[in-house]
Amino acid sequence: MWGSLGEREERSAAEYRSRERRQAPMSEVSVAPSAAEPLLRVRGLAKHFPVRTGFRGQSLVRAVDGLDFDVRPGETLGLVGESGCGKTTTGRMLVRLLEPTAGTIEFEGRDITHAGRRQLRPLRQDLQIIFQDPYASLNPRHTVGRIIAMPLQVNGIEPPGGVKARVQELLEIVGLNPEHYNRYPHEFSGGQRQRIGIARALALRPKLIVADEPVSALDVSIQAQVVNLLRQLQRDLELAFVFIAHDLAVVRHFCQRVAVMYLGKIVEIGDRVDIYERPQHPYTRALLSAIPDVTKLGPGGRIRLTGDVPTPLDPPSGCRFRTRCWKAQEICATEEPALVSRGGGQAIACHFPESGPVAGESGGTAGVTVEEVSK
Ligand SMILES: Nc1ncnc2c1ncn2[C@@H]1O[C@H](COP(=O)(O)OP(=O)(O)OP(=O)(O)O)[C@@H](O)[C@H]1O
Repeated sequence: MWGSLGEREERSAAEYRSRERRQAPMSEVSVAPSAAEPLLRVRGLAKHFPVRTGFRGQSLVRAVDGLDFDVRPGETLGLVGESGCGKTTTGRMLVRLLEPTAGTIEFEGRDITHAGRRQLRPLRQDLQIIFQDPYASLNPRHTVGRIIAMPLQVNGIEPPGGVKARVQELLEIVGLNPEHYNRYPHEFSGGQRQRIGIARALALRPKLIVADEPVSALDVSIQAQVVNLLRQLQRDLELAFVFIAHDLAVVRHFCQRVAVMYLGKIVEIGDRVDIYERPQHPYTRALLSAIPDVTKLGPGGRIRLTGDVPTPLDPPSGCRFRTRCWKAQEICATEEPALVSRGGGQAIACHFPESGPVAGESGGTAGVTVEEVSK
């Protein structure tokens, strides 16, 4: 299912990359930061939305509540978690479509947290976003040529061979027929429309793309094709990605590092292998056990989390996951665990970390069912 791209796409992407290098004027070629230096550095990032409650009352939705993470050049970081945990809000802050309430965002060492419109202009070239819904994110009245050319025109960029040639080249890179330049979005399938969105994101040769659930609106068979395309582009163009998804199976195929979010916080972040094979946080373990084909969880069972995620208007004290955690005890309500370094990443210093089998364990307080499953 996750096979390689078609020959034409592979060739196109490789040609694009070499052409990009030849064509880029010297002034546009920025010095790549050293491998040790993050492209993106996020510290204490928070977004609290004020909302009306009751009669003249106001409260804060703590959608994102203090995130720390880095993304290195060419790296893919997956941001996963259940619906409502703050993934989209995070992604929109990273590309500055939303103003953060607190914290800092640095891109290549520059603080862009509160960058104004003028400062954002060059940044828009380096930082792009692909939206979840290919149906809603393309203007139905514009041809694909115009849609893909838009970022070039808005930024006043005249590619060496002209805009049309550039757009056709981008269409080819994403595996679409360059002859379809004058067609409208409704003439394309869902997967093809997402390819158009990807071509638009690539138009300015970004260094980092925030992909917000880029395949979740697509049929499963098409999802694989689009993820393979992104993977190929990531390798060939050395792009960094923040890949937002609730589907851990997709993230496993695409991301080198993974951050697991719960109620506006990261509970565990680390290399893919650590997260998928040696999860330490009970929530990570529960999410992983929901993947139907997971085979490398070690001993244990399937964990079915029940009950709703608590409201971000009034998150639980201490560990936010405690109201659904089968291991929770008194200390979890009073002491918030911190993220601590672990191998290539960080895990939350859970008071009762995952270390062995969970099947058959009893105790805990919350709405969780631990089922034995045969391996
Ligand atoms: N403009 C807003 N005003 C008030 N609350 C908001 C606003 N935008 C998002 N929220 C709330 O912030 C929380 C996080 O939302 P967000 O969309 O970031 O989550 P998510 O993890 O991306 O979810 P999904 O996977 O469903 O898109 C949710 O409780 C949501 O209702």
